[in-house]
Amino acid sequence: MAKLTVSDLDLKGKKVLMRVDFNVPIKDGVIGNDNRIVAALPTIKYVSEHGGKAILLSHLGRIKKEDDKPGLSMRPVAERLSNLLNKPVTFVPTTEGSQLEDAIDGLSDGDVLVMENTRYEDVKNGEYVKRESGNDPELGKYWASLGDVFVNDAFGTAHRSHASNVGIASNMGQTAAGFLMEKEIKFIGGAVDNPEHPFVAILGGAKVSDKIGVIDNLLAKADKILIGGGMTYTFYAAKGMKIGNSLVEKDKIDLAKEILDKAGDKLVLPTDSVVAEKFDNDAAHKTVDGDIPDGYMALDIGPKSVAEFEDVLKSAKTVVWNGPMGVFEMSNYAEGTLEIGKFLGTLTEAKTIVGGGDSTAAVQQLGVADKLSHISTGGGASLEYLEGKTLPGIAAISDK
Ligand SMILES: Nc1ncnc2c1ncn2[C@@H]1O[C@H](COP(=O)(O)OP(=O)(O)OP(=O)(O)O)[C@@H](O)[C@H]1O
Ligand SMILES: O=C(O)[C@H](O)COP(=O)(O)O
Ligand SMILES: [Mg+2]
Repeated sequence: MAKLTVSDLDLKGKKVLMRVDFNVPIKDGVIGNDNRIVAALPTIKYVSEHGGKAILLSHLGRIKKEDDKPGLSMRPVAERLSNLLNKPVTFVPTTEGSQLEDAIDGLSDGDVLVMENTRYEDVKNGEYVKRESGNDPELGKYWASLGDVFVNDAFGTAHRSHASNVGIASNMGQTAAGFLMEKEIKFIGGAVDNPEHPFVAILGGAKVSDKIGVIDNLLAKADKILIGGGMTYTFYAAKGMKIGNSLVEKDKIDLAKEILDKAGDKLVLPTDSVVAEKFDNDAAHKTVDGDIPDGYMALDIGPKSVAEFEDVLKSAKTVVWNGPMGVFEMSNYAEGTLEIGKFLGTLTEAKTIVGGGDSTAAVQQLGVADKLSHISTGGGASLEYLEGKTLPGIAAISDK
């Protein structure tokens, strides 16, 4: 059934709560890639041009202790948004209370406000209370009380059932999708509901425990699953190989074993890796086959693996990629990601979809983004969509 969208709403003079996914790569207050902000502009502009007062909520990174907060403030994001919109954006450095409420009361029609990172609510007085990430009912109710209507444009967060998406929606009469949400559902749905085969999924990155479970479900849908990046070494450990100091999720090793047994040759692991003595671009590094030597950590897939992956990809008709093949932020470990990205760009007969905050940053930074069919703002979200799961953020949007 069709979903209610922002264009179905009467916005004039309304306080429009908008959940966006501004979870962009950020380091020392500097935004690495603003694709997710740019992608939300059409809905923000639409709300503003139609006389709505846009009140934007987003998370940024993950906050588990007080110390995580300063580096994950929304302030630089609000500044970037202001530059992109070419108009002032009010930033409120808090997520609740009179400062926020007064700022909202002071908005004029067409104004845009960004509040502080919704995950600041996950840590209160030094305690990890997960009010946002645990969908605390009081928090969703409170945020809902700040607006008249709710627009959810955060496709990237649609796989989370958090206070700022599902919580607000359950306290609002109606929730509408934004244009980005609508576009993503159309594109990803079109490619993966009935994918053209061979269908190859590429899975890398660092969120091993989050995403390893996805593989199990993907086995039923994809013809091949290529594993790279930090995802690799939990599988190496499951095979009894040496992993040195590489990224590993110890409590997922058993699951990795089960997946390996079930997958047979559907799952393809890298056969060589670029290994370094430290997590540092300038550390001594080399390429090794198989086992990761003691004292080294694997930070990229090696050239043999790239060639083997390309051999699988060359006949693919649908490719979905989430998670970089290595620590592409450091030039010495960017090659695997670059080569795979470049190769996908040559597959003109295939639908090639890249999803994820860092994956998108990688293909854009490496200059291959415009050769791909679709760059999705969803990482985990696009994967779960791909698995055929109902995404709670989408389910909470009203039908037309
Ligand atoms: N071998 C590795 N060891 C450690 N980190 C790695 C390795 N390979 C890739 N990474 C890191 O993985 C990170 C990206 O993973 P992540 O799972 O967040 O992907 P994503 O595309 O951002 O998806 P999402 O949107 O779900 O976050 C990058 O910062 C990259 O440096
Ligand atoms: O980057 C993402 O996948 C989304 O913004 C969700 O972030 P999370 O994995 O920290 O919940
Ligand atoms: Mg990421």
